[in-house]
Amino acid sequence: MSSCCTPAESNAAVLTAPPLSASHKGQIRTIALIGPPNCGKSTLFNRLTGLRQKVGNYPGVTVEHHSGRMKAIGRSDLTLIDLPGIYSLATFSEDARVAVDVLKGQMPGVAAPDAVLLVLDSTHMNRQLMLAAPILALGLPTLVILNMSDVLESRGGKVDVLAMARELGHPVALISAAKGVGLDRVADFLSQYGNFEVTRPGAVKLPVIQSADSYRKWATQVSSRTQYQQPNAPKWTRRLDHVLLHRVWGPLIFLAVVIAVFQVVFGLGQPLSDGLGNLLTGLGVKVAALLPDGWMRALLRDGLWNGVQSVLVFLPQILLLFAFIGILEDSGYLARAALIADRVMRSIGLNGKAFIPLLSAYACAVPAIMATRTIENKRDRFATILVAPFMTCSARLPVYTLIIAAFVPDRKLLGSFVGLRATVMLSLYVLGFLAALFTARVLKSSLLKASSAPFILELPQYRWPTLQGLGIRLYDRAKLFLRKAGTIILGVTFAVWVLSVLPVHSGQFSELTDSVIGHVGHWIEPVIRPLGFNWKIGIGLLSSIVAREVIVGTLGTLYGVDPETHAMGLQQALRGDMTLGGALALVVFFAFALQCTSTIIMVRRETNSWRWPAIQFTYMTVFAYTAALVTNQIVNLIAR
Ligand SMILES: Nc1nc2c(ncn2[C@@H]2O[C@H](COP(=O)(O)OP(=O)(O)OP(=O)(O)O)[C@@H](O)[C@H]2O)c(=O)[nH]1
Ligand SMILES: [Mg+2]
Repeated sequence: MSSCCTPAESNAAVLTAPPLSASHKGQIRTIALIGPPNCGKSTLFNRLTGLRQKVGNYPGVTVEHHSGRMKAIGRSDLTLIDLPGIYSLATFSEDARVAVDVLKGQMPGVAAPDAVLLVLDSTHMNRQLMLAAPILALGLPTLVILNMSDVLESRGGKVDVLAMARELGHPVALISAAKGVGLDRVADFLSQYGNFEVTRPGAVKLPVIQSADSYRKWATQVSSRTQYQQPNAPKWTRRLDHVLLHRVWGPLIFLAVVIAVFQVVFGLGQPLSDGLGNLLTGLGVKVAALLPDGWMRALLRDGLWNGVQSVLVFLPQILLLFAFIGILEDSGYLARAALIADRVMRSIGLNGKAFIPLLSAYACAVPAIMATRTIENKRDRFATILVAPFMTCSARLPVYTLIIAAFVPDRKLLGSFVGLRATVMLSLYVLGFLAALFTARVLKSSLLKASSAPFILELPQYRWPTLQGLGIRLYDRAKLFLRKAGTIILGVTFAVWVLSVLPVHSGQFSELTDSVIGHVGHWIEPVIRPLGFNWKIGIGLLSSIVAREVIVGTLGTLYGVDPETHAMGLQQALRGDMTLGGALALVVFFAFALQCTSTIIMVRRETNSWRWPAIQFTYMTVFAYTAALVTNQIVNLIAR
């Protein structure tokens, strides 16, 4: 190793790297996976542990620490911790703070790591190496992993791994986490340091001045001394960005993508959902015929099956929506969408970074609220947390679909390209988004006033989403949905059925209107009558505070128990029991109300106080009530 110093190396000094000696053998129990955002840490974590942490092609996918045993490589004795990406140890965002705290052993409840797997994207070594200096200076046994070897090689890039190991004084492995190439090097590192190219402790030049500038110079020197050749920039990433980020075409294409998603989710999803509904109803009838007539049959068919099945039929639409979100996230388009949205976000006092959690809130507000950890400014972060539940999450989909299919005619608009139903659905999504923008604007000019931060986001390269990756996402999502149907929805449905037949008078169940639930429903009816809701909808609203889609299960049970609507499908029963004004008011209510216990708990956790969730719940409920009231009155006036 050459000694210091040429003028260009003036801010580098000779430090002694931690000895890669046998003294570390047998001591390693906990290993931290650290690296810049989007370099493939979670992909590698999944490979080594056999678990399925979320992976996506944009910076900031992982915002929390996750541990797993390295079972997949036969090392169940070792714990691997996947961490959020960081650019340096000087952190400003909440997710980066988690990574640095775990790394330094300062995270309560997490063992301090004994070793580090430092993952760097080998296609951008100059920039990525800047993180190596502060990490290696920590003095922990470290394996430097140059990931994405498949891309490096296919695009004509190269790096001298041996020279890199000598330069860094630590073992280096060139791997492809996605393809599973080179993982044996990781296993070797864990079993024996001595197997690597660097077998003796060396004097390693690391910058002593801890500044971005000195790290940049150092990284450039290391790159050039290791004959690093940057791979050719992917031509089609540039060409695509030329169009997709165009000032005029960019937003128009984004809009077209969104409309196409709705058309497919509704146009293709509805027949699939109807088919599944017929199948489930048929199954219910067959099973019920096998049961003796009596309370057991009433409970299973009218109560549980009607309730759970009403929710289950929406599985196809939810999976289609998640397939689109998956393509958006895996292709790299999500980060572009954030850039396109930056102008709009700026006008409300936030920036494009807040758009990423807001987009992910289309799936579910809970992970979206966690994803706000990437926003450095605390006031911007809180504003984003408070408006995220306005974005239309997938739990609203069953409610919207049910009401739209029951009340909106299946007509074509704009030739045969867009349907009226898909347009109504899209309008509801837009309504939620506008409410989020409006509320953020109010918050940012009052309670959470702060000067706007600059928007910096590394644009990832475009990648083809893989079928396997999408398949895993959909499988996990379907499992979650079915589990929810089998637990929360089944539980609430059961409670609703029991309360709808009690009390028992001389061995006979009560009529629905005389039951406990009937009494509660009639008691709350005056409050919701102006919105066009009857007492059954009122009970649905109460039960859906647990989770939004529960209302569909509750209504399935209530209309199933009622002898008058017992034989009808839920859509038909609702058509006979609500006006158009009431139906539209119901979807508008759901667009704005915070009907989700998990979200409330998550807001409490992320803001560390009950004050914010209390303000949020009250504000959203009042907003929803007023908007539903206005909708019902206006539609009734027009329809008169
Ligand atoms: N071609 C290729 N793609 C990879 C490789 N490893 C990861 N990727 C892709 O890179 C993207 C980012 O992967 P993640 O594992 O989510 O990256 P991360 O470092 O955990 O990202 P953050 O959690 O956001 O910091 C995903 O689209 C992966 O499929 C690889 O070896 N080759
Ligand atoms: Mg990750």
